[in-house]
Amino acid sequence: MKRLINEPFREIRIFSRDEKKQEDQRLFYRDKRLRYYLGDVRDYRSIAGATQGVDYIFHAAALKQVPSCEFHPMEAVKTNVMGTDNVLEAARANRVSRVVCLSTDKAVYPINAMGISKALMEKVMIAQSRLAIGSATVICGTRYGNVLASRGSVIPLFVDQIRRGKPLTITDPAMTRFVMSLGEAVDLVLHAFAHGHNGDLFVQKAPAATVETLAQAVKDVMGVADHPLKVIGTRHGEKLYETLLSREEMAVAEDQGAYYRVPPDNRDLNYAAFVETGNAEVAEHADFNSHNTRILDRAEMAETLLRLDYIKRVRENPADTPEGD
Ligand SMILES: O=c1ccn([C@@H]2O[C@H](COP(=O)(O)OP(=O)(O)O[C@H]3O[C@H](CO)[C@@H](O)[C@H](O)[C@H]3O)[C@@H](O)[C@H]2O)c(=O)[nH]1
Repeated sequence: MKRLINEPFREIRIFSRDEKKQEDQRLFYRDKRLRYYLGDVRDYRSIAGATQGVDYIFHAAALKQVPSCEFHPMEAVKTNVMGTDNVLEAARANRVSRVVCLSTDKAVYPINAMGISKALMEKVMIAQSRLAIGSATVICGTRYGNVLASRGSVIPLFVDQIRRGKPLTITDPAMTRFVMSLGEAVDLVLHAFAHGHNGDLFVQKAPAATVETLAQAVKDVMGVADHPLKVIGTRHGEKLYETLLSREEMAVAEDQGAYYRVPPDNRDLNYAAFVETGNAEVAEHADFNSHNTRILDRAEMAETLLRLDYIKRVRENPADTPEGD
């Protein structure tokens, strides 16, 4: 949000169903360019109204918690899949010029309802982008890894455990996750915004770390190197590692330096082309996952943490345990 405010937009509309969060933001930013729209992506009319006269959409509305989606998969379908279809229908109807949809590494080879619903969201995005070809609208997407110190994530939890004198709970010491800062996540979205064509998907070539390295690095930056760790085992719906691009996507990905761009498969609806023509190149590629990317060691992870605003705040104020960004 802070970064978007720094962009030269004439007006910024914030569309969400969370009245309280909107009020908090309004009081915090006090920026006249911000307009708050109460609505729900599940309701086409509300999103169609809010996107009238809009130039760009950053579509981040989602149910993103693994356990809640696991218990209520149809809620994930309604928000993540049907909600996205509504946003993109409205965008095309209102001739919005660019839309960036936010997805997650959990959508690749998904095993939980959240990831499965996001995978289907990506398919909706590609199908809608195909309809947008030749129109006023460009629809593209990004996939994120874990955003460090985001609200509800493991870093604020570790900080809280240290502050309470409790052991740090580690699921599986060897589990890896891609790591990116909030700033890098925004950069990725702005890169997609500036360079995306219809159906493109962008990912950052993010490094990764094991959960054990992450816990040790949090202890280091908090100055409690001897704090105990406790292994609790893998949680429901969790994978040992995450994948940002599948083997099939790597075979067609364009290397853009810090990013990969995956163009859409724009074969037409000619059935034969899907079943009779293969791609021999696929076999030559590996997927891009959090086990085979660059793995940060403890010192590198600590350096990365020290650059985060969240960690700076925590270190400056030992009495405070902020929620996360
Ligand atoms: O007490 C705990 C809690 C978590 N972990 C581990 O820490 C890592 C990160 O966990 P967490 O911060 O809860 O994130 P994820 O479960 O990986 O999911 C986050 O990252 C996704 C991107 O991969 C987003 O889509 C999700 O919304 C977001 O919750 C995982 O390996 C967990 O196993 C622990 O070791 N101990």
